[in-house]
Amino acid sequence: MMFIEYVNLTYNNFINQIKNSDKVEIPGLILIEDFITVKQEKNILQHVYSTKSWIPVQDRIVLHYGYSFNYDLNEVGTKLSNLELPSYMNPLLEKLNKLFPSMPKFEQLTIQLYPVGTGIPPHMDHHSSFGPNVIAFSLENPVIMEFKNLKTDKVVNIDLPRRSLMMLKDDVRYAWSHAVRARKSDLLENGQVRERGQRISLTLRTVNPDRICKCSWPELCDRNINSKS
Ligand SMILES: O=C(O)CCC(=O)C(=O)O
Ligand SMILES: [Fe+2]
Repeated sequence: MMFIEYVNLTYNNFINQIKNSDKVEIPGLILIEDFITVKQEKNILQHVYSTKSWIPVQDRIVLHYGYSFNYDLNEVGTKLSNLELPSYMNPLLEKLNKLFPSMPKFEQLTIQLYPVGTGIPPHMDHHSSFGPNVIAFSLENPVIMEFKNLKTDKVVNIDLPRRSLMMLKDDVRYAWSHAVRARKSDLLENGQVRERGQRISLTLRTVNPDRICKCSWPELCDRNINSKS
């Protein structure tokens, strides 16, 4: 495995199964396969697909809960009147709380629907707006995410399986960009070409109350530079 912490989650024994790989390539990246059960995925997708309030962003469509998102500035937007995250998220939030009990409550959920052939340009999630842990779940179809170390320009592709959790913290949160390239297929590590399918992602973030980032990468941080992508 290419990433620092690879977690294979089973229901009986979550925490003990966290393994540290020797091949440290993307510090701070955690991937947990099968975090979401088949049944939970089905329920979430049913709710997501019955929602009518989608907003178009580039070639994808998005939904926001808790806070809106300012795509012009790449920052957190305004507090939404209903601050509660949708109740279909509860099983995932409860599981997260068991695995990472000291992690603060997530306040913002972005749901994105990526039609085949679409993606998201390289970016870092805004340092000053959002907290140190960003989580993204992949539903319906897998995708290759491209990570780039902004100091060395090293690029690493990671396959995000369907029903997995990805967490970005530390280096990968603050000093690497991530992107989903807009294309119709992905080249896998084993040389196989995998056709893309429509993908739903659920991104969870905390919001920095004072909108101030105190990360250890001042030269890459939007507190010093404009991060608009
Ligand atoms: O689609 C994803 O999994 C990630 C989306 C993302 O990077 C973002 O919303 O900032
Ligand atoms: Fe992101």
